[in-house]
Amino acid sequence: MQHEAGGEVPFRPPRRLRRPAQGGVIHGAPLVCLTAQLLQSDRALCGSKNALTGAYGSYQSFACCNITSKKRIASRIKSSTNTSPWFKVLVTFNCKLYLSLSFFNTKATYLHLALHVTPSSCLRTLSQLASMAAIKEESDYDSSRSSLTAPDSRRSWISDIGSSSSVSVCSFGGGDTLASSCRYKPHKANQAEWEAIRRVRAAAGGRVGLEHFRLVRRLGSGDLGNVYLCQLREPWSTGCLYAMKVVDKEALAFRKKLRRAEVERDILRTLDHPFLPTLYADFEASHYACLVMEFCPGGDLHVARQRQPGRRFSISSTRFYVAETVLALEYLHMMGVVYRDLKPENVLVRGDGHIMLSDFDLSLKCDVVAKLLRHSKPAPAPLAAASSSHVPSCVPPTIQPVLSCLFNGMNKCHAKEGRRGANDGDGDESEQETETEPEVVVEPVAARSKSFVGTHEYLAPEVISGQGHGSAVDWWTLGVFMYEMVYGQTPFKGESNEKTLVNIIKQPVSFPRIAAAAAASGREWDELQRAQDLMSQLLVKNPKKRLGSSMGSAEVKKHPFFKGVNWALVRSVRPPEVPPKPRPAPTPAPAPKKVMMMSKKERQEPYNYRPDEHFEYF
Ligand SMILES: Nc1ncnc2c1ncn2[C@@H]1O[C@H](COP(=O)(O)OP(=O)(O)OP(=O)(O)O)[C@@H](O)[C@H]1O
Repeated sequence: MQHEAGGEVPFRPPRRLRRPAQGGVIHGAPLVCLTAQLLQSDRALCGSKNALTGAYGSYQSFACCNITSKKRIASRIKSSTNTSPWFKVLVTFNCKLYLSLSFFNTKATYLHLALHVTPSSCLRTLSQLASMAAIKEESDYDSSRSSLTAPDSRRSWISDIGSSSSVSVCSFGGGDTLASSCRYKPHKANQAEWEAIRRVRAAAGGRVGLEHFRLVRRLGSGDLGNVYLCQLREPWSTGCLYAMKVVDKEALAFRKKLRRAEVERDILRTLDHPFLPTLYADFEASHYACLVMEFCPGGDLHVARQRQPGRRFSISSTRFYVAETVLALEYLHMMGVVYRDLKPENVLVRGDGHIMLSDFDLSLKCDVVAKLLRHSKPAPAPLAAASSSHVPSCVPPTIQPVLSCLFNGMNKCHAKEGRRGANDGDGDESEQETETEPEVVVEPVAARSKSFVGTHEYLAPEVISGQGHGSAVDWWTLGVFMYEMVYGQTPFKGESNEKTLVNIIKQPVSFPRIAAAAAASGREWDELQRAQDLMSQLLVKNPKKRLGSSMGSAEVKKHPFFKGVNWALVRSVRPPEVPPKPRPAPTPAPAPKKVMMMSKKERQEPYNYRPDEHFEYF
């Protein structure tokens, strides 16, 4: 019996995605043989019969085989079933191809079909379904689409990762990819952590894997997986601590979030910036994917804020953290990454007290093209005033995509120095400068995504309205972030998530009086005024009018709030707080090498997915 369209049918996932049954993987078999075998079998696996009878309203599982061409599979299935199944390759690993096949019945209800390419089959089921199915086009679907309904308001989430920008997608490949992905990190090249990894890699024939690490304790868990503090097993490397993010690919594939993990890994591989994570290695162990990153012993800024008087950061601390965040966002944008998940929880404090943005699974990777902007009229007053107030960065770029702002800064710097010789005062130079000098901007302003992604209180209006968003969302979230740092609360928080969203769309930004009065002491009062002005310009609802939306970070950096900030030297400034040095965990007595994985019994236990809880396999 089919369930009614629109009626809520409880979704009962397969208790655990199992690997193909004994003899299930048909090595080297051409698909035609495969389909023949499938057709001979009466037994449909994993609930596909149930799907047919309507017991499950929504169902998804995987087809698995060792044939790597999805087109070929599609055409074969088409010839067998006389229809075009709409399918999506979810992931390839262990030399197998995992597909998701989906059909719609006449009432437009999803009937995802479980298809394990094993001697057991569901192809007959597939044929029957196909006869009553309205086939949906592949392009309408994205495997990352999710039906989350009530996410925790402080938790990041995504409802649809579909985007018009080119999001890089590649499957998790097995084995260590250190050599290919993590070699060129000039900013961190001299770190002891790198050296230790290099030595281990050299000793292990170029490969780093889970067996080389000892997990010390769990640092935290998120939507995708757990993060562990770990050390290399070699006794000489005890001082080197790493954070290892471990995700269960099977569980993620089942939850349709594998792509998020892939995007995060791909982005991490490209990063090389003092305020962004260094990826030392990434590898797979069984069905786990592991990312070995820089460990931040200082916790996150959300926790750090709770320790501050009045649970708010002072203006000078806020300026420090916001300035470093601006530099990190600037770099990300130049690399074609829209971060989309800025919030204090994702800003970690490194051992030296400087920040590191973390958690890139909601980020958007897109193409970015340098633009040359020529100004025919002076910049708006506050910005013009600001541009005269500091010396721009003179640091040349160290990696390829970082083209513009820094070069631009260099030009300006030279130009300004030249003028300084003639006239030491700031005067009106900046206005002339904006008029005469072209600005090169590398900001992914053209990126467009319609994903509903982020954390409720941090969502930008254009994300909520679904009109498509680009890099301007990061400047909005910077405004919310700054507001929370200064006032200890976000600007649009309502009694419920829905109310929060309404407030974001409709309510103008206002600043609490009490906090303002508490901070009203001479210089801090002036600085608070400038902070409020910056926040107001970042929290402009129209993304086109928002500060940073057209000229990127260059606009933001010129704001008077940052007066006196030497952007090139921010990384050398003494941070407001430096966390105590973590003590390396004592090295345990040598034990037989054991890769931490689930026992056979654990693996065979039903997979019980509860969306509100973190999964823990370690
Ligand atoms: N490099 C690190 N150093 C120290 N702690 C870390 C590090 N990376 C992550 N953590 C801790 O692990 C927690 C989970 O990490 P992360 O946010 O990256 O996971 P996630 O699964 O992507 O989470 P989310 O649900 O936010 O997407 C963080 O809140 C943080 O406390």
